[in-house]
Amino acid sequence: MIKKVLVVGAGQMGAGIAQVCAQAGLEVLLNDQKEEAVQKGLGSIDKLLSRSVEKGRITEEEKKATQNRLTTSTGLQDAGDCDLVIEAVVEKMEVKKTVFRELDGIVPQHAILATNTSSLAITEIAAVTKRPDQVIGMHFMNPVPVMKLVEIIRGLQTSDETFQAIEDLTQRLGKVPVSAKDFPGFVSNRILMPMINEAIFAVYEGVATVEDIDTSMKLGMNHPMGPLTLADFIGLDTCLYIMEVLHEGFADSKYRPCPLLKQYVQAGWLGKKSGRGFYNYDETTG
Ligand SMILES: CC(=O)CC(=O)SCCNC(=O)CCNC(=O)[C@H](O)C(C)(C)COP(=O)(O)OP(=O)(O)OC[C@H]1O[C@@H](n2cnc3c(N)ncnc32)[C@H](O)[C@@H]1OP(=O)(O)O
Ligand SMILES: NC(=O)C1=CN([C@@H]2O[C@H](COP(=O)(O)OP(=O)(O)OC[C@H]3O[C@@H](n4cnc5c(N)ncnc54)[C@H](OP(=O)(O)O)[C@@H]3O)[C@@H](O)[C@H]2O)C=CC1
Repeated sequence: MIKKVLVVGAGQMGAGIAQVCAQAGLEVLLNDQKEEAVQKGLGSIDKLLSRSVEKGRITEEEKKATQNRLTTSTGLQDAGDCDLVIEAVVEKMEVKKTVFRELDGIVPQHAILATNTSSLAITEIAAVTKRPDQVIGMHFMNPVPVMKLVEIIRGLQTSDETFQAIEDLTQRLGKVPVSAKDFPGFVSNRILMPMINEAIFAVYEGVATVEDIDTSMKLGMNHPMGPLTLADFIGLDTCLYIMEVLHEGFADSKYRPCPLLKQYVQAGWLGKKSGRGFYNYDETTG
């Protein structure tokens, strides 16, 4: 039974994952390299829990109890007594490999190492550890507290026990698991990201304005957010890295990232998290 979890990376996904785990009664360590990043993550959790109190979904006591189950960490050695680690750092293979290699030498023998990667090969990440059977993809959707889906991805060597433990945990978190094979982008991003990339091509080619492209998909297809708003929300860096994984992984030009997406990332326009993407965000609207 998984009781204690360390979440690596206190960005938008890591903070959300830490929140839902703590709300489900798990003891949680939220880890990032800098204390500042962890505090930012805790701040966003506090805001969302307060909103849930205001809305009457939880009581003030439940909020406090959740926060009491959350501790901060800035060193991976804190994973020494954890049953599970969920990694949510940047979508770069080399960074994830470094984190997994280090964690493998720290966590107890029984511990599972899960990655929230959006697109990268679980088998390749698992191969840097001495426990590839206990490595798995546990892909949450953004915003984590709201979205019901968790895509579970087995690497080539993932054991049935590991899969079962993660499927059980997903249900304990109140989420719905689906299973996907270890192909680039799995299911969700293989379908979603080419649509977002195509919307960016439509901007690049001047087919319509950013607003009109979003309105087309919102009102024409009943999507809750237009693709460009969604890209800003996900993070344009993450969108680009996923397209690169699809492009390289399938060696098919239909997945080529739009040059405009590359340029925005080069400019540091990463979407909502950096204050500018296809739209502008300031303190009041952000
Ligand atoms: C890239 C990957 O690897 C995979 C991915 O995650 S791809 C991204 C998947 N996510 C999506 O596609 C999200 C699409 N958008 C939506 O579903 C909706 O726009 C949304 C749920 C984000 C917001 O819903 P909305 O109806 O437009 O706005 P709003 O009424 O303000 O919010 C609905 C609820 O969500 C909550 N919410 C909105 N944004 C939130 C956030 N960033 N974090 C936490 N909660 C949030 C709100 O607090 C609100 O809850 P209550 O009012 O009940 O308290
Ligand atoms: N955004 C989304 O909609 C979704 C993203 N994902 C996946 O989740 C992961 C994280 O994405 P997201 O939360 O959006 O990204 P963010 O950029 O919001 O957060 C990433 C966090 O990880 C930190 N970090 C980077 N390297 C390390 C490290 N070696 N050790 C500890 N922390 C580190 C970063 O710190 P610093 O800023 O200092 O580098 C940052 O705080 C990615 O793999 C992404 O593909 C999955 C589903 C949805």
